[in-house]
This record gives sequence, structure tokens and C-alpha cells, in this order.
Amino acid sequence: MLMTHKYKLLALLLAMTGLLTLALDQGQLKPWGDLNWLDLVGEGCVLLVSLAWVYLALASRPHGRVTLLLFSGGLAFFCSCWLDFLDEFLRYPADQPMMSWIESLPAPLGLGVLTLGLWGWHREQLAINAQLKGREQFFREHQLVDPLTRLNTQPYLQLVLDRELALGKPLCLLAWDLEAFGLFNLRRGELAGDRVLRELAEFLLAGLRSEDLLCRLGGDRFVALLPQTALAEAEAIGQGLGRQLRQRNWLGDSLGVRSLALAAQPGDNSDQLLGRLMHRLESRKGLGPFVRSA
Ligand SMILES: Nc1nc2c(ncn2[C@@H]2O[C@H](COP(=O)(O)OP(=O)(O)OP(=O)(O)O)[C@@H](O)[C@H]2O)c(=O)[nH]1
Repeated sequence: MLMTHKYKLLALLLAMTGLLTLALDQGQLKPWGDLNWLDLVGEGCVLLVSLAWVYLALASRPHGRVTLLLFSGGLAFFCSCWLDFLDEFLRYPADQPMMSWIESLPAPLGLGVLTLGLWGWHREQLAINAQLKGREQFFREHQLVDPLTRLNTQPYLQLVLDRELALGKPLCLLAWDLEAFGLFNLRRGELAGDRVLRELAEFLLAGLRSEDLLCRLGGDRFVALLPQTALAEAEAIGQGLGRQLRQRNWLGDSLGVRSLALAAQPGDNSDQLLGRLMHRLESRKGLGPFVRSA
């Protein structure tokens, strides 16, 4: 990510060398004995922190207005800190206040712009949180995310399931299993297989309700947890999605999807419930898919 911002990094380097040249031109080196080491360490730390802000903003963000605000604000603040630091080594003539202005002005300006950028980042995060609602529910633990589909994985589903079952809330699971996916991979290649998995994840996510939690259970299986849902309602949701799936050409003409709904029973834990679901899915093999693309 950092190298996509090479022009911003270049601007930072230019600002640094420009200010260094200006400071050396305007000031005179202090004698070694006049250096205040405590100030030097303090100013040095602030300088490093300001540099870390710029680095973190650039390393974690793509191009865009918010990134530009964060970078410009961070850069202005960094310039102030840089001159403050150089100040410790240089003495400027008392009758030339220019260096003191250049040193003082960018800091408040930069912090203002940086705050605007953080506000933009906050609004962006709210939008992303809303988008993530169907992918994560109560825990944010990103080792539990499948790198291909960005859906949560089985351990995460079990955490949420155990929590819901312990509360005694009624719920259903809705599962999808690609039929003959291994063969599809062999014929069309793994990359085409990956694309189908990603498309299916996006499709299911878009079709489920915001309170449902969709996870990938490894390989070609997806399971959604439908809280406060009766079996008939879960089956209707599954059938509705199945009808829409038939129109999707990315499924390919050789690929089908089995789908199954299952209600939690009183006293179930996540192992028992998922075990029953997998057993029922397995026993459907060979009976033909619920959904086959047109
Ligand atoms: N492209 C791709 N394939 C995967 C991925 N993970 C698992 N697979 C493949 O998914 C297939 C799953 O095999 P099975 O569970 O036997 O399923 P199937 O081939 O659809 O067979 P049936 O379910 O019996 O119809 C295997 O061939 C795996 O190699 C992945 O991330 N990407």
C-alpha cells in the first residue's frame, strides 16, 4: 500500500530537505555545549510520532480525499516538528522572525486538517461497519476471517452459535453446498473455482437479511445463522435465493448448489447442531441439487 503513495512520500522528502536547507541557510550551528539534551530527546520523540502518523495513514489507506486530508495534515504537523527539532541545533537571528512563523504556523493548521481527515475516516468506518453487519456479529477477530471470501469461518460461527444457543433463542441454519465442485476445478481451473466461491458469497450476503450471519465452512460449503427464525421461514428464504441463483451465469452450466435448512432443538450445542446439518447435507449427495443454473 505504501508504494502506491510514492508521490506523497516524495513530497515529504522534498519538504524535509527544503526545510533543512532553509534552516541551515538562516541559522547558525549552536556550540556543542549549548545543546539541551532533554529538549532534544523530547522534540525527537514528537518528530518520530508525527512521522508515524503519516506512515500509518499512508500504509493503511488507498488514494482518496480522506487520505489526502490525513496526509496533508500530518505533513504540515511533521514540518513544524521537524523545524522544532532542527531548532535544537541552530540559532536564528533575533531580528528575523520568519523561521519562528514557519515553525509555528503549520502545527495548528495541520492538526485542523488532520482532524477533518479523521472525521472523514470515522464516517467511512461507519459505512464499512454497516456493510460488515452480515459478515460479523458480536466478535471482531480477524484470524477468524476466510481470506478468499472475507466471510467468517467455522470457529467464528461456533462462537456465535454457542452464545445464541446458551441464551435459548430460536434459530435456524441455512446451508449451501456446491455440487461436483472438485470436477469444476479440474475442468475450469482453481481460479475460476475461486471466482465462483467469491460470487456465491457476495450473492448470498446480498440476499440474506442484515441480522443473519453468513460463514464459509471451508471448501465449497456456506452456512448462514438465521436468528429468531422458524424453519418454514428459513426454508422460504432458501428457496427464494435458490430461484435467483438459477439466473446466475457465473455458476456455470456444470455446477449445482444443494441447499438445506435446519432448526436448532432445545439443548443443542454448536457441535451437535452443525454435526446434524453436515450429516443431512451429506445424505443429500446423489439426490441432485436443489438449484442448478440454467
Ligand atoms: N477453487 C477452490 N477450490 C476449493 C477451495 N477449497 C476447497 N476447494 C475444492 O472444493 C472441493 C470440495 O470437495 P468435495 O467436498 O468433495 O465437494 P464436491 O467436489 O463438490 O463433491 P460433492 O459435494 O460430493 O458434489 C475440492 O475439490 C477442493 O479442492 C478453494 O478455496 N478454491
